[in-house]
Amino acid sequence: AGSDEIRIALIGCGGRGTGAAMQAIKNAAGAKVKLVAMADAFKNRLELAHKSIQAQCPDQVDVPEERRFVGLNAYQKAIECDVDMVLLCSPPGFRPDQFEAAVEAGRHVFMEKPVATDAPGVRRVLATNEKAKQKQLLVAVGHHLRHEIKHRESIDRIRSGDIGDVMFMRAYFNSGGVWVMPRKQDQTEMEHQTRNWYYFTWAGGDHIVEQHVHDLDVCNWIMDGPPVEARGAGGRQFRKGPQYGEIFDHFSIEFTYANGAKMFSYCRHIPNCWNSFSQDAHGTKGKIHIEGHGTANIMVDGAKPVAIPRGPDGHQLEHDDLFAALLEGRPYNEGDYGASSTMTAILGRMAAYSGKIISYEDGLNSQVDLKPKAMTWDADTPVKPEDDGTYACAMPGVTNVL
Ligand SMILES: NC(=O)C1=CN([C@@H]2O[C@H](COP(=O)(O)OP(=O)(O)OC[C@H]3O[C@@H](n4cnc5c(N)ncnc54)[C@H](OP(=O)(O)O)[C@@H]3O)[C@@H](O)[C@H]2O)C=CC1
Ligand SMILES: O=C1CO[C@H](CO)[C@@H](O)[C@@H]1O
Repeated sequence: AGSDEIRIALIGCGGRGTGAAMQAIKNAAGAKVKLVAMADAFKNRLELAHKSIQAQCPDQVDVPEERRFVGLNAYQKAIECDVDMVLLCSPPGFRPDQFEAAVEAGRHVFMEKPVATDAPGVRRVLATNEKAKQKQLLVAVGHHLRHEIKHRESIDRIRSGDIGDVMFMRAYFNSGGVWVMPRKQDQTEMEHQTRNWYYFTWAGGDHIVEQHVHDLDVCNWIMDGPPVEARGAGGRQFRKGPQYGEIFDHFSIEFTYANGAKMFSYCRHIPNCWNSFSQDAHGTKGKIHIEGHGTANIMVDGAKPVAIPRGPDGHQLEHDDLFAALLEGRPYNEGDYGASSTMTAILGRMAAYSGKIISYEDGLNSQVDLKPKAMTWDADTPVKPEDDGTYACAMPGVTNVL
């Protein structure tokens, strides 16, 4: 390989992994990126991703059979290849193991959000992130909104005092829901839960963690850190049947920050309802409304409203920024805020599942470890189906989250 070539491995070859590999290859920083290794739990997912990336960028893909790894522990083999950087795009429950292995091996990391699904996982990510800093490894986390122009300008204006002191924020991720992978015959329980990962808390975190974390991260960015406490409610009204695993379909959480400011968070996965992916900040002198993937509107009291268009997609910008730092030899670490925003989402889930008021500190110190005891296809799973194939969900007032 030429000395200026950056060799990457893709771990987790689903929809997001395929996109992330393309965005890394097409980075605008001018880094010459080559995809040289791939790993996925399932061969069909890996082959599909390989075909798609190869078709779009044939000269920047060199993944022969011997560097295509399949299985739950395939990630280790991809990390061991001669690569500079790994893209960790598997379901979030696998992230702490994969991040630890990547940093141990001295690889730069791009990892998707959320970075874990439980508090022990967040603590492992925080500890590993410290090691990454000591080793001068770059760590990027897929909070693409942090890289979008309208978000950066909005937060700059809030910091400059344009809307005064922030009193409260509103965060929404309400949609009709996402894909489902109903059970197929001959699957072990572990294979089913890994394929249908969105619906199992150990694997996906529940939708407040997997999806709404984007909005919670923006509010933490505005407040320059995570909240100190959460209380709220949630449940499953629409999700009935074995294919929906154990997760909720709606959450409504009130977060409190150290200065007393509030964040009112709502996320829902129910079709035919009012939908929104947006964040709002209300200050003593005005307010800002940011459409997740649209325009930001700044309304300062007594002044003409200002609209800031979205600009380029943050999924590309986050790779442009990462590779620019790598080429310039600059430190680059998004791991701490990535971990605290994941923990914020887990805290909201804890408050709804338990029905209790939970402090950030207690949540972060929770000993409830959701991870399966072994990563094999015949492993015992953390949750098991009832006789009719459905899964029990959390029960406020009963479920222990600490
Ligand atoms: N920043 C953003 O905007 C977005 C972020 N994401 C994040 O990206 C991640 C992946 O989501 P998405 O691509 O949509 O999901 P997909 O299900 O499409 O892909 C996940 C991939 O990881 C594979 N996988 C499962 N277990 C392992 C393992 N142990 N080792 C290696 N691979 C494994 C999955 O296999 P299989 O599916 O066959 O089980 C699948 O190929 C999630 O964390 C999600 O939150 C996703 C979309 C957008
Ligand atoms: O923003 C997003 C859109 O929904 C996806 C779920 O399928 C999320 O993974 C993603 O982060």
